[in-house]
Amino acid sequence: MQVRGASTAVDCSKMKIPHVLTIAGSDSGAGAGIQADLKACAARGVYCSTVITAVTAQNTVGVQGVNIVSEDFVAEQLTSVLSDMQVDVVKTGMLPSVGIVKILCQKIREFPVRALVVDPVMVSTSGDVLAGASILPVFREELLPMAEIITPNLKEASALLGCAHLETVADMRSAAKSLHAFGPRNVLVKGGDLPDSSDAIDILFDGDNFYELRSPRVKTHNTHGTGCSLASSIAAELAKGSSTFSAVKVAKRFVETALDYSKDIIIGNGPQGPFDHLLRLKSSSHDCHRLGVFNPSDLFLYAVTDARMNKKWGRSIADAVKAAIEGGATIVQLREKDVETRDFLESAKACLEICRAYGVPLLINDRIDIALACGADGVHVGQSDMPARVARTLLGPEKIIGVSCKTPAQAEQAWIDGADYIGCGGVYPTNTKANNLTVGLDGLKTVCQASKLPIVAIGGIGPSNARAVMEIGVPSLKGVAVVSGLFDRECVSTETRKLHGMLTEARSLVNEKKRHN
Ligand SMILES: Cc1ncc(COP(=O)(O)OP(=O)(O)O)c(N)n1
Ligand SMILES: Cc1nc(C(=O)O)sc1CCOP(=O)(O)O
Ligand SMILES: [Mg+2]
Repeated sequence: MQVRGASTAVDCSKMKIPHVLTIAGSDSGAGAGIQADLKACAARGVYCSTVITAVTAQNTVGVQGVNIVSEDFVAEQLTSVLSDMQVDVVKTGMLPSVGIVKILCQKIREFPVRALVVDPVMVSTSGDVLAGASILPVFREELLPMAEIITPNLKEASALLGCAHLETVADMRSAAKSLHAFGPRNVLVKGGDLPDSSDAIDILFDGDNFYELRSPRVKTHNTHGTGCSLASSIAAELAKGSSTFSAVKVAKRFVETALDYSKDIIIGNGPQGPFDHLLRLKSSSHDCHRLGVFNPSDLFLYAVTDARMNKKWGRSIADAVKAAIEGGATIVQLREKDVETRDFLESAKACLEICRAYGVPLLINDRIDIALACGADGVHVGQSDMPARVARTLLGPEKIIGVSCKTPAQAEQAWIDGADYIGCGGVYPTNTKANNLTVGLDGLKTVCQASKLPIVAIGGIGPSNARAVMEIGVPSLKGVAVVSGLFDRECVSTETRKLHGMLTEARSLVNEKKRHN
């Protein structure tokens, strides 16, 4: 990845907004190309500038004509934007000639950016050729080595490698590894066209690890422009500062959600319609108040409420939540098992206001409907609740989803299903949850070592044992979740403060140990 040098003419009191430059072809039907890139970037909240390489006459039936922009004029557009507009990430789409690819590489060397996302567009969804085989050598030799990530579909991957069709997940893995040898830091081989698969499976390879990203295939013809939109969304997340891995996860979720939202819309008479990127403008107005991307360090001191305990101590849920946050809780879950739906919704709204005021995320236990209705930041579900992948479809790409897991296999499934974190327990016996299986510190350690997701430990945890939990010292363990240790007490804020202090001490000790090892 190239790093831009210090900028001289920017006024620091003004706000810099993340900026993606897309260099691609125009699609008159606006389903793909420059138009898809603009809409995806708008939906993902970043600025998007455009360098047009070709103008296509195109609709949902196919591509009727292509007019390639001269190399000199592509160069002029690139200079105009790159020399002036603080571009963070460049994303490529249709690059129809060797000369245009060479000019792009030269301009990126002249005006370095933080990352280059290469979507090696060659054939449109309708089967029309957008860039011929003549560009393959310059792709391999010049463009790919500059890329932070490349996002070929199955056909593009086999064209770049000059190999036969890819037909299985094993083929995709091997293609990702071979493509990585051309020099990009990451390769995402998209398996949307994989035969006989009810899931959309993509393979991400970062040079060390393979990640199999799976999601249920959305049944729709409105898929024109999904590749452009995915690559632009990855570019947008990178521009906002995400790691490549989370950029890919968020972008994939975003496209799936938009596809699902648009599955029944009708635009055009052809076999492949466009989808609607700006679904969020039409969905819940609560979305505009959301806190932002999930931060695993929010799991540090996770307060989980309990209606019975609040009743016993004569507190409202909102009072309990406020006291926990004032004591240092870093995330709150409303686990209100015996409360009427209408009352639960009212309390959740009140708690959300408190959480927003303190910048603390609010999750709802089990009840996706309550989370949606009040605009909470996410949900926590267990193995017998709504499956996480269904919750993800209902809640969209940005809400936080936690899943209870007692085994590495469950943790793996949670990751595949698009969860953000895992609650692992019972670490110790508990009276709060009936018939709960205790996994102990060893069980917790086993899950933490296997998990690709951050973990919060739960079950019988309080001041007497929180340190022992944190001292298992596995990096995926981010904190502890506590019910009775905070809420079955006279003063919630005092108990929370005490536990926060102990956790902070334990974390320092673990970090100290790491520094010495
Ligand atoms: C952080 C956290 N971890 C685990 C659980 C337990 O969820 P679940 O297994 O669904 O059980 P219930 O809480 O619904 O009884 C949790 N709530 N929070
Ligand atoms: C809600 C819950 N889930 C658990 C699990 O093992 O998944 S243990 C648990 C109860 C935790 O309450 P306390 O902090 O009072 O022990
Ligand atoms: Mg549950």
